[in-house]
Amino acid sequence: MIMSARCSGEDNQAEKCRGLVSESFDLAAKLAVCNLFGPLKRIGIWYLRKKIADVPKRYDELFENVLLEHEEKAKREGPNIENKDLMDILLEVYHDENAEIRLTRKQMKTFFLDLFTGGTSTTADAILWILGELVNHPAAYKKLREEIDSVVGTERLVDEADIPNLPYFQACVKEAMRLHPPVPLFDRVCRENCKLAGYDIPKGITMIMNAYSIMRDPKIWDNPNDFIPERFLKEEDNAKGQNLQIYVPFGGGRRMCPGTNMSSSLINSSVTAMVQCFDWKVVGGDGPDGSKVNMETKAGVTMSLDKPFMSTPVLHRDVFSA
Ligand code: HEM
Repeated sequence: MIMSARCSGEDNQAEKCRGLVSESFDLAAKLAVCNLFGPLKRIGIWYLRKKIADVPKRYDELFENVLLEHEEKAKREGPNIENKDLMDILLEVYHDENAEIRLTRKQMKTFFLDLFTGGTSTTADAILWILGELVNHPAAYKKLREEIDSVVGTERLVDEADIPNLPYFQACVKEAMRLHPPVPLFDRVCRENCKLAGYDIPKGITMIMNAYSIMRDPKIWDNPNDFIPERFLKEEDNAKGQNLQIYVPFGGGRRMCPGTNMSSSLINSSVTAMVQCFDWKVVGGDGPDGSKVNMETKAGVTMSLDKPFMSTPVLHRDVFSA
């Protein structure tokens, strides 16, 4: 997606990157557990030292290869490369001696590392959770399809400009993200001694925010464990959905997820197209006839479905060739 498909080794690079992303999440989870043991965390870090050194080195090699492939392509094709991707554009700035801001190779690699670790599995997980909830709630699925048909018609796919006119769709996305935040925990280091909910928190302490619990707190949400998109159509709950103290799938404050808009536009285009065009026949799922998506969560630092979401898409409407 980001470094488009024109590099020769693209599939291989993407596969390597996916593997590395999941290894680094695994490592991050282990390091987070080590942190719980205070000064004894050093033992855990010592135990993980090989991985701690190895993962960044492998990322560096991977991105160096991708950079080299893009540089070779730029040499071959000259300044007028067709369909430039983000990496091509950054490389132009990198090689431009007159550029206002000079980029280093390390900065470019770090930027892509952020995009990959922050932006790939999170968005994919969100799409699966949203579609899973919709498939498991056929009445919501039907209502959403009717909304799309009435606003967009049956001749074209939904585009970004339609989203403000699809309140039920927005409510479904919000509700699924409330129940299944792909990043359920995030942290902050306290810069000063402070008091929080009656507890004294010393400076330097790492605080973990539990977005999952906050967004299922029965003191805040009625029937907190149920998928009820309609709640976000009510003024009171819709206001809760804009309140960054209680609705936090993307975190909040100055370290809030910078990829919110990008992931929303991916979620919007993919989920609406999947609902507009297909019915989903779940294979080997839950329930007496195996037709429900199993919504159990896999353990890890990000929140993914534990069991694969296996289903056959059955064409409902061929909007693509309309
Ligand atoms: C559904 C998809 C996504 C979810 C649920 C999500 C969620 C989050 C959360 C909860 C945080 C921590 C925020 C905080 O500490 O307050 C975060 C940080 C971050 N996200 Fe996302 N994210 C998503 C997609 C993306 C995308 C598409 C990108 C980039 C293309 C991205 C890049 C980042 C980065 C770089 C950070 C660290 C920001 C910082 O520390 O200043 N995320 N994300």
